[in-house]
Amino acid sequence: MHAFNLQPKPLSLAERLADLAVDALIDEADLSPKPALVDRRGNGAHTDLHLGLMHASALSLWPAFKEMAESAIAFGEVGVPLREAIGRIGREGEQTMLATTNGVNTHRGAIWALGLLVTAAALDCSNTHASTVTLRAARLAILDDRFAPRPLSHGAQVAQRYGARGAREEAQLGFPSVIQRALPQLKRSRAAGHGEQNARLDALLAIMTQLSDTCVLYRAGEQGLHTMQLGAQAVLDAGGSASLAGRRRLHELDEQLIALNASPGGAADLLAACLFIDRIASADGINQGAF
Ligand SMILES: CC(C)(COP(=O)(O)OP(=O)(O)OC[C@H]1O[C@@H](n2cnc3c(N)ncnc32)[C@H](O)[C@@H]1O)[C@@H](O)C(=O)NCCC(=O)NCCS
Ligand SMILES: Nc1ncnc2c1ncn2[C@@H]1O[C@H](COP(=O)(O)OP(=O)(O)OP(=O)(O)O)[C@@H](O)[C@H]1O
Repeated sequence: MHAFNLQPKPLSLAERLADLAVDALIDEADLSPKPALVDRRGNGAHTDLHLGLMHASALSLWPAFKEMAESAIAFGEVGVPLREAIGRIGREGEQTMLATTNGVNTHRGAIWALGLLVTAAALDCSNTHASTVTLRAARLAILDDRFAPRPLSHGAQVAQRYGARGAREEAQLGFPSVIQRALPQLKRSRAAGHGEQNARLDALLAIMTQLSDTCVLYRAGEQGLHTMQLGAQAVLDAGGSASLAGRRRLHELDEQLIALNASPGGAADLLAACLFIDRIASADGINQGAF
């Protein structure tokens, strides 16, 4: 007699990386109170986004992340063929996202950042140190994709107007906001016993202190960007989101940014990237299935 095998089939490496990328997006969306962003409390500065949409969008991207990781394993090295493969998958993922959200941009920047990082991690899962994975992602990001359209995106418009560096340059430089700001702050706040949610908020604020967030520049110009950067620094200087003084500054910043319609969507994407990197770098998890 044959017994049914009720053991779940172990997930492939590509499936586990896709799970981690989606988890990072959901953790970012759920984190509260984030200044002017969609979170558990509400829609921040957005009229067309809400938490349910962010979750549905994150889940819809799972097949794209899995396919990017599978491409990395198939091609086996950084090069134009892999760059063009993930460019195509990323664009298809964007279409799936837009079909899921009825045309609203929920995760465009996140597909780019996490797509590159998932691909970079899958290329060599025996070495998933933060700086190694981000460097590999940067080597992919600087390669030209012949098939990428060059629309006059919001990012391209503010690059022309203010000379700002956007999502593309952040990746090409190896995600300095993640490596130099978010991860060190996440670790410092955890070590200080501030609790995981406050540590993640502090990591987001650390990104916001320096980033030229093209979402903010497009929506609120340089005044919006300065308000974001100085306000985020003020929260950290006051003791961070775990302190009463920092918490007050955080709520002030939330109100100021909403009044300016300045949503730091790029910083939010980079927080998701930070949470993904933190997971794969700390657990030795890709090989062990420890996450
Ligand atoms: C590079 C991308 C993000 C386009 O950037 P661009 O600035 O032109 O576009 P757009 O203004 O529409 O969106 C950029 C998004 O990035 C995020 N962002 C904004 N500022 C920043 C910043 N300084 N750093 C990082 N992310 C940022 C925001 O979420 C924003 O919505 C990307 O969509 C792209 O070119 N895709 C082509 C398809 C492709 O190659 N995909 C590869 C998948 S791995
Ligand atoms: N929690 C979040 N709340 C809001 N935006 C987020 C959040 N997480 C990530 N983002 C990012 O912010 C971007 C959305 O910002 P925005 O609405 O300004 O986009 P846009 O398409 O440039 O502008 P518009 O909505 O005016 O057309 C997305 O690319 C998304 O990746």
